[in-house]
Amino acid sequence: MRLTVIGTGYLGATHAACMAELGHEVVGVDVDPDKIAALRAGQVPFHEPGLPELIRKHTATGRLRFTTDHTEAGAFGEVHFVCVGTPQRKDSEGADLTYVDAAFAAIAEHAAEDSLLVGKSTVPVGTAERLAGTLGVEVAWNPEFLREGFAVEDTLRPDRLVIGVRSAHAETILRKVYEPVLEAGTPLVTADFPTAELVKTAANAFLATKISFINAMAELCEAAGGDVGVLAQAIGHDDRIGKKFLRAGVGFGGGCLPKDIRAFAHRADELGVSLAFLREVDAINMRRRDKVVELARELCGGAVLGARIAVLGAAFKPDSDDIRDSPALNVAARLRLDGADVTVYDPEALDNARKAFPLLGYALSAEEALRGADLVLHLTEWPQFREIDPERAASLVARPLIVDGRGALDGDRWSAAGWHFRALGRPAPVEERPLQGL
Ligand SMILES: NC(=O)c1ccc[n+]([C@@H]2O[C@H](COP(=O)([O-])OP(=O)(O)OC[C@H]3O[C@@H](n4cnc5c(N)ncnc54)[C@H](O)[C@@H]3O)[C@@H](O)[C@H]2O)c1
Ligand SMILES: O=c1ccn([C@@H]2O[C@H](COP(=O)(O)OP(=O)(O)O[C@H]3O[C@H](CO)[C@@H](O)[C@H](O)[C@H]3O)[C@@H](O)[C@H]2O)c(=O)[nH]1
Repeated sequence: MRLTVIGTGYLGATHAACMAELGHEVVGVDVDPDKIAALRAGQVPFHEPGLPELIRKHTATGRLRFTTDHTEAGAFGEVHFVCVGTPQRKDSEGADLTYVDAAFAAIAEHAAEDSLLVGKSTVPVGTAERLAGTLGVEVAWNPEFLREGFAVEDTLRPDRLVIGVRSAHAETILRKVYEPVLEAGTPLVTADFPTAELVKTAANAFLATKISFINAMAELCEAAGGDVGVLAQAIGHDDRIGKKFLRAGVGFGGGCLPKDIRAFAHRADELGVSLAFLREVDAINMRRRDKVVELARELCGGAVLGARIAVLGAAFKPDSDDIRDSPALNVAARLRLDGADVTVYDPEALDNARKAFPLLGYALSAEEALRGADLVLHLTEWPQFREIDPERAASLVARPLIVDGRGALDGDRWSAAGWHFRALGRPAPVEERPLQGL
């Protein structure tokens, strides 16, 4: 089939490449000429394992092309997937639908009468119905559940496909688009517009709630002297609870969970329904960042002014160079504002971090970041940080103080190497090492 993908960011570039992999002819469209030039040259402007290979493969076969021209795309596609951003509005918690409205309008203007416009962006419930009533072309909604870092895998082999459709015709078209995925056994949920839109925001709200639940337990463990890692493991043995998404730490960030729960609570208010608990989920999440800042102050003897702090991690999660609402950079920037001399290292996200936070210091390796540090904060759990040898690390720093903000390091190993090791939601060491000179 001939498909277009409007918006070639994280979601759209992945969707376009994966649709070509399924055998379709695909045109990716973006308003950003630099992004399109990079994609045409087979370069992906963000880190996503497996995606550059797929884009090069299908730009070479000619099955995948990129353009900035909506007119060309409108004329080409039988099905148009809209994948533009829905960031948080500047003036409220709600989603900014400017890009979605503009993209739908631009493609509808040039699309064939019998084409299908499919929204994939995450939107407030009611958006599909509103667009369907104004565009004069058939609309469907097909929310996306991919995780950054696993985007290709999640698109080609998703847990489920969800489609919001108004006609058997639209369902038939989408079944044809996803035929190889469906033949591989992926469940398809067919729903009306509001349900399809709500499935997406409900899924992200649930995931965020799970993380904040375990982080609230971490707060209790800190107050009562428990260990949230053991607690999470123990409750996770119950299949009804499950082990996943119970990693306590500095909390969730990224371009999705934080803005999506805010937009969801905001939309619920508009509909006269309270999702106030999501505001608490948000508040718990933000308190974890505060906690790391407080711990840093405490470990630096009351104030971080002049302290040299090494921050391991800048991306909002490992295997990503995405720094949108990154807990690591939020903490780093706050400590810098408090007068600390902060040096950040991340294996993939340094370029993005530098652009967004030019006043922070950056190192090209973990070793360089650690050299001379008074305090180390581990805030994004890249696998290579687990490989750091605590003894070697101790020989580099000025003082062996570390906070594990992701519960991912082996505390016993670090303590045995002479470090004062603190982790969120875990008891402080029984025998506190004297913090000389602080
Ligand atoms: N990133 C994810 O992992 C993910 C997963 C599932 C759903 N989503 C949702 O998908 C949507 C897109 O997210 P993203 O992370 O890919 O955002 P992004 O900012 O990386 O990409 C959006 C792209 O749309 C382009 N754009 C804006 N207006 C346009 C227009 N009129 N025509 C063509 N292109 C236009 C922008 O230039 C940008 O390249 C959001 O609603 C998000 O919530 C994202
Ligand atoms: O137990 C956990 C799991 C995750 N996180 C954090 O939560 C955030 C989000 O992680 P993850 O969900 O893996 O990343 P995203 O790529 O943002 O994916 C989420 O957001 C996407 C966009 O809507 C959805 O498509 C995905 O299904 C949903 O998982 C990151 O900061 C993680 O560090 C934790 O703190 N503890």
